Amino acid sequence: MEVGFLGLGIMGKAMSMNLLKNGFKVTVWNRTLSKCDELVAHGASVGETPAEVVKKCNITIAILSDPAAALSVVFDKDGVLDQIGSGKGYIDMSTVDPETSCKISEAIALKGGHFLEAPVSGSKQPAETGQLVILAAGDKALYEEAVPAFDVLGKKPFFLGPVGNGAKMKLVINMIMGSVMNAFSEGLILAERSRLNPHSLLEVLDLGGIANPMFRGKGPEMLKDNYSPAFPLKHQQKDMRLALALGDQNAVSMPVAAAANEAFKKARSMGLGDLDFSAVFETVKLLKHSS
Ligand SMILES: NC(=O)C1=CN([C@@H]2O[C@H](COP(=O)(O)OP(=O)(O)OC[C@H]3O[C@@H](n4cnc5c(N)ncnc54)[C@H](OP(=O)(O)O)[C@@H]3O)[C@@H](O)[C@H]2O)C=CC1
Ligand SMILES: O=CC(=O)O
Repeated sequence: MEVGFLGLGIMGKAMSMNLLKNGFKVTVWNRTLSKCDELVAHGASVGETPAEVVKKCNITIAILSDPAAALSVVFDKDGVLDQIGSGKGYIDMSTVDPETSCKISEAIALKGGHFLEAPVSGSKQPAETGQLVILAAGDKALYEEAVPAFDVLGKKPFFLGPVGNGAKMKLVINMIMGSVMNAFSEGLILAERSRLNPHSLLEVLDLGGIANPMFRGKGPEMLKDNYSPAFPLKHQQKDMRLALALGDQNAVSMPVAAAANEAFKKARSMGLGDLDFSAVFETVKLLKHSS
């Protein structure tokens, strides 16, 4: 199977590499073209523009930073819309809001093409090991066609119905994740200030009812001030912002998520946006020092 792949950031690089390793023919494009080199060394071809990739491949996948990037790659000159049409599918796996997804879907449908949104739950390591959870919605026939690729990229694909539902599901999940990360950070500081060993806290948490891979994986690194990015904080803050907008549209009060969003914004203002989202821990430490 031949696929196009747009966006070779943390996620796109790992995902396109996985497709190559599993026998797919892959044509890649990235805004910063030099990031294609490593994929080429593993057998990928390169398209000079998104349009060139779509022209070559019947299915093109994208995973880009945010709504502005997702829209730009589709609507700008030499973008996806230039070449999409009958018999061609476009799958956007970026985390965006439902409105962005619907805008892209409508434009592609007007050209006779097929669209699926398919944001993913899971971070750098699940992307590398093909263990993502895929939250697809939109064109069911394109979903069925893409299942062999989804089976390589993830541990379970979900088909959630009309376009927008994948984006909404992803935003709900990441709203919970961002809120939990803030509570976790406060817990680590509370343990420390109460003269408990935070490593003991991690051990106890891991044996109880709220044990989870995020505490297990990130906790020890946070205690070493290691925020090497798996999921960049700027993207987590974008997800909180988009989830709060979804809450706004549906009149859902989310004071916990709103407070978590403020902490991520604070972290961005401290220049931590490109670090892992666990670096929000630094904002909690700051409060500790100022008291
Ligand atoms: N990292 C993670 O753990 C997860 C991330 N996600 C989501 O996946 C998406 C990608 O995340 P991730 O790979 O971590 O992000 P990165 O920041 O590592 O990569 C972002 C990608 O988007 C491209 N890009 C940014 N702006 C534009 C633009 N205006 N036009 C064209 N391309 C652009 C970048 O190109 P360039 O190289 O030129 O900058 C790069 O390829 C995000 O929506 C994120 O929320 C979802 C699940 C997990
Ligand atoms: O969006 C991030 C993730 O870990 O999932």
